[in-house]
Amino acid sequence: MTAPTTPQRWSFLGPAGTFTEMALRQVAPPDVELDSCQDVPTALDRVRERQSDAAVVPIENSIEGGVNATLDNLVSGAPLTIAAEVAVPITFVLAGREGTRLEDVRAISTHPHAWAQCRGWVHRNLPDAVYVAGTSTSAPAKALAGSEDPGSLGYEAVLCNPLAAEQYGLAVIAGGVADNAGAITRFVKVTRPGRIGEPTGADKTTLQVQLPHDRSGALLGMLEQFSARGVNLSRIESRPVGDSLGRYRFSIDIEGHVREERVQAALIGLHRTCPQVRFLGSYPRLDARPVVVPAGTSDKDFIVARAWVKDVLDGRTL
Ligand SMILES: O=C(O)C(=O)C[C@]1(C(=O)O)C=C[C@@H](O)C=C1
Repeated sequence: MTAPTTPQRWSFLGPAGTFTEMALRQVAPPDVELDSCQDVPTALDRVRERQSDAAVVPIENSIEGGVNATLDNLVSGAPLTIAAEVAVPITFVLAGREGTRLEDVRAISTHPHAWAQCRGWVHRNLPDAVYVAGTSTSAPAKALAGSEDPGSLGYEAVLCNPLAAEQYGLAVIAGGVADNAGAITRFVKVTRPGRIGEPTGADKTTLQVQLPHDRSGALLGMLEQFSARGVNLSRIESRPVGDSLGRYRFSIDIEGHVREERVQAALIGLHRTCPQVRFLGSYPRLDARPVVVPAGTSDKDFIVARAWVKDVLDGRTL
């Protein structure tokens, strides 16, 4: 008889009904225990503090770009590792309490990223409506639905996902709200670091690299560490280090796995030349597209070349 296992506990940006919860459901075990958090840093700290086994957090939006709350948090504090990625198509509804008409809406609440994705729609359809920031898309929906005094909230409608509107019993005032059809947000599952798994041949590695400052060509030098080893970048974004103007770190996704020789060679080069390098995980690519390894950069090429150097050292090859 096998001993019963305790369900895993995963943290996420809540409350119930966020896009983050939709992402979590795609990768979590069915019996997962949900730990709803008010913001991304709290969800990540819950993992660091061993209060939960994993967190699912947004990392990149096809309209807004990188999610700074996640990128900045992953570079500070105790290290965490990305174990998987998930994408969720983003569609919004404008929802309110039963009977609310479009012309009644003077203020709208939602998460800042959701607002950024619907700004044009609001400008065209409700040009006088003002924005009230929410901690997520579902938090203001929950508050609006549950309030005994909705007039005191300061908004009459929310932008949330259709499931959240249904879940909280809000009425849809307008559906299909979006400035760009086909918006997608990419989320990552984050855990405490452990032994790195084996490559699948279709992997991605995430890094944060701080450049040496006051050195001309530092960015080019950093990029050469990758190009010289045939490592392709699929995302690169700069973030201010935060201690003074003009100092940046780069958040980078590369195609490949840290167990590959060419990726290790690039990481060694970065470590030698950059003041800070943080490895944030090697994990299977969402699209499962095999990584193209350019000629001369396969593991076998590195092993053969290293054996040749050894021969040189041992006096077998001149
Ligand atoms: O508020 C939510 O529902 C979230 O899951 C957060 C979030 C984000 O941070 O980008 C996720 C997807 C959408 O792009 C809007 C908001």
